[in-house]
Amino acid sequence: MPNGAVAIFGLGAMGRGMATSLMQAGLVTHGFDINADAVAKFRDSGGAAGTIAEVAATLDAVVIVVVNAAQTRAVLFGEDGIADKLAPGTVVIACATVAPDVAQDLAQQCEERGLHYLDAPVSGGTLRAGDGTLSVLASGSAAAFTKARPALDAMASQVFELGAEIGAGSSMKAINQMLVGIQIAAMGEALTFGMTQGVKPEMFFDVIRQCAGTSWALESRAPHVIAGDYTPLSTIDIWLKDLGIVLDIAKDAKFGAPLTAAALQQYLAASGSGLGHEDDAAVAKVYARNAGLTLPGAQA
Ligand SMILES: NC(=O)C1=CN([C@@H]2O[C@H](COP(=O)(O)OP(=O)(O)OC[C@H]3O[C@@H](n4cnc5c(N)ncnc54)[C@H](O)[C@@H]3O)[C@@H](O)[C@H]2O)C=CC1
Ligand SMILES: O=C(O)C(=O)[C@@H](O)CO
Repeated sequence: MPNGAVAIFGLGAMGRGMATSLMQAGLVTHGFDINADAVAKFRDSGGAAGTIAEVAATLDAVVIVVVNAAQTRAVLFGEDGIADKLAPGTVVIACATVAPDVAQDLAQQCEERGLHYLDAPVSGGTLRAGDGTLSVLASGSAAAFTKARPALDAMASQVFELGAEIGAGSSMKAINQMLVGIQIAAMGEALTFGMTQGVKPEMFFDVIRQCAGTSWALESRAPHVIAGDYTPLSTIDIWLKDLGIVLDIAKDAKFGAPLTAAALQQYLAASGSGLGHEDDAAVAKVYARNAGLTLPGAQA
């Protein structure tokens, strides 16, 4: 697909960067979002125009990076859904984090229409989305991988091929989310614990990032707390979804996951107190509130 056409659905925190990567690789990239501002920004940055009806039959690949299963279903099979408009043989690259059984159901419905389906959740955050260096945790048929390859190579520096079984990609993503979800909450817990010991957040970050206690989550999110800037790169509410998926499939496996359950409670408390649309670093606010601490940028 040297000059193949791709459509990306979802131009939010991840999708806008992924769209940029597709364009920078020279792929004709159409972008769609229910948020008109997001579409306008995409078009201003060089994204191709055209309605879904006009472009659908020209596409080699469709990348879907909306929030959840319901939104992915709406893009594919909802009113004005794209699945019935695509040419047979088009590949659907499904990147939203969903449960493995949801991926299997979506794949089956696509395959009934002659479409290829790649179960392809992503990892790496918004920065790596924007520079085309995501990790993609993918499973699907060889034909799906072949058709998706130009788009995958544009968006990712690592494409993990996890086999032909749909759901394997989503299972691996759930494992990653277990770790990242716990570690972001742990960052909030440790940073605020440090404050009770007289350690300012900046000092916490300078020291701990160079010690064994560091993590990608700490290095990515502690700066947001220090700056008092909770502009969402990934929201608190994403964790209600993702750790919910983890705990659902753990329950099916009769696997106890107490750390995941504890982390989810902290995100639930954050969301319940109105922070659901803030950056997930705002989980630190739950700890601060409970301990009577004032985080940077907050009113004492
Ligand atoms: N933000 C992050 O750092 C990461 C997010 N993810 C996953 O990627 C997915 C997307 O996450 P974000 O970009 O953070 O979410 P987001 O909420 O920033 O963006 C989602 C976009 O989808 C759009 N949308 C919803 N329904 C639509 C429809 N029917 N048609 C077209 N557009 C529609 C929304 O308007 C929004 O712009 C989620 O599944 C998330 O769990 C994965 C890795 C990292
Ligand atoms: O990139 C990932 O993987 C992540 O889980 C984070 O960016 C938070 O959503």
